[in-house]
Amino acid sequence: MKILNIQQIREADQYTIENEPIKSIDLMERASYELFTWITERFNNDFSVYVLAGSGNNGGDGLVVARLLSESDYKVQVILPLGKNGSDDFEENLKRLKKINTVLILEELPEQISEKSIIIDAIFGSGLSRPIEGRLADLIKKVNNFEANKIAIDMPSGLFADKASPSEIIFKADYTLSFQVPKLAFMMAENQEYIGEFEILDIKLDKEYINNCLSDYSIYEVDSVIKNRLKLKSIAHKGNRGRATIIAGGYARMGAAILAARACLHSGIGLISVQTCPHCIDIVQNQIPEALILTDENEYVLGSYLDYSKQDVIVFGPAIGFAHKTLVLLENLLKDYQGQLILDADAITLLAENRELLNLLPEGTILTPHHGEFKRLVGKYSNNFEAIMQLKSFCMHHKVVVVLKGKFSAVCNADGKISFNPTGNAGMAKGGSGDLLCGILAAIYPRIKNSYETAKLAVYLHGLSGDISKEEKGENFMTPSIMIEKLQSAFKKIEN
Ligand SMILES: NC(=O)C1=CN([C@@H]2O[C@H](COP(=O)(O)OP(=O)(O)OC[C@H]3O[C@@H](n4cnc5c(N)ncnc54)[C@H](OP(=O)(O)O)[C@@H]3O)[C@@H](O)[C@H]2O)[C@@H](O)CC1
Ligand SMILES: [K+]
Repeated sequence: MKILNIQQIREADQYTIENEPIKSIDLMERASYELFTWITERFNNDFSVYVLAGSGNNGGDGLVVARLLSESDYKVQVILPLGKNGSDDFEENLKRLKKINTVLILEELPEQISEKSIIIDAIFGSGLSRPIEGRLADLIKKVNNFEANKIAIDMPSGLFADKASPSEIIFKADYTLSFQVPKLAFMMAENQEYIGEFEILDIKLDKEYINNCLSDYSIYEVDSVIKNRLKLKSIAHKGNRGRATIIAGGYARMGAAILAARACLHSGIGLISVQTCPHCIDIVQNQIPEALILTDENEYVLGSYLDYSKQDVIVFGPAIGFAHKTLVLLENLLKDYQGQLILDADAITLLAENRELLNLLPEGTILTPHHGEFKRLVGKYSNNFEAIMQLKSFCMHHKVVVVLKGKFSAVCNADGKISFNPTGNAGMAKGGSGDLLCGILAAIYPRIKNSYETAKLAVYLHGLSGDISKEEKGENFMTPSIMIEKLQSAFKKIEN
């Protein structure tokens, strides 16, 4: 699903008005009817409704919702903190609201409201142009302390759609009901406490116009082309399911390698190999009898460059450490290995500390840093909008694919396009979870054969296995090993 900026959304709005054609006030009615439907499907009319309406078109939406809810016998009260003069459609809807007589227009929000209330934030939407101050700021702070159900129309007031929000005076919504397309701000970790859950309501802006809008940002959806590439011909040979090697861990640190190898195996790889120091061979063989062992010459750390000529893909990095021999192995892989490389964890720190290696990165290499590791590569940033800019320039400069892990993990291609991942949950933030992602990436690359498409799909499946685990075990009790077991269901879910 495409993410558009405010300028583009306004243009799509205008295009629809002129070409459908539809009057802007009727488009506001249509948008608000979607809001009304969403609300009435979830909250019955035992709930009292408070609508905070600004004086622009976001306020206009709020007034329409107030009227529609009142006509469905909800007790509705409206507060107009910016007064009664505003945009044409706002003023027209205020007239319509006054005619129905059942909605109370209050001067102030009461000091106390029952928990069985809904507060609808229609103060500012996409027209916010500066931080909220003064009496309005006091109102937002007061509302944020109420224990009611809070719904923001289009955007939580105070939040900017396309850039970092400089102030913390922002409506804290439980639900944000946004129109037609998601906004970039919804993808940023620091904004989640204000957005709550977001839903995109189809208000029937011109589909073709939106399809033709150019955007570097989107939310991932699995398409039929990828589903087909994932399918294997029925007479599959283990070779055409792909060969992957895991180079991870070391003496007393083989857990990461085992988790990655298992995830790879459970994601359909044909042949999995694990590079191990001689002391660890038994552990790997006991834990994954399916794995071939590639024996490293070194006793405690990995460092031997072995014969990888038949390997389609190599994962390098989880818990591998920072020994000089390991660094040399990484350098040799960057120089000589001809297949697909996936670099994670310590590999990324090694790159950050030996920056000349960055110039050796083969085109299309997949890197999977979390924010701490990514900052080592690109320097500090203070919010996720800045992170996204750094991500784009890093990928474009080095011609690589980076998965920046977090809530809505961002997968960036070498051309600067960014796809945000919608699956996953906080229960996945546990040691070992990232190792699984490496394994899934390695398993599906031989079938997808494109770094960016592989990364998007693998991150999606990783999150999906997390969501299935959460559903069955709960956020606290799900583990990476449980997620591995659920990979099969995750694959099934996308195949259907
Ligand atoms: N696009 C679509 O498809 C559709 C859009 N629709 C709806 O329209 C909404 C956008 O409406 P909008 O453009 O009128 O802007 P909105 O957010 O109501 O407020 C603008 C007003 O606020 C003012 N203002 C700004 N910041 C301020 C501050 N800090 N403190 C004080 N004042 C401040 C600003 O003043 P100015 O910056 O001009 O000085 C201006 O007067 C959109 O979110 C959606 O809900 C739907 O109805 C149908 C389809
Ligand atoms: K709003």
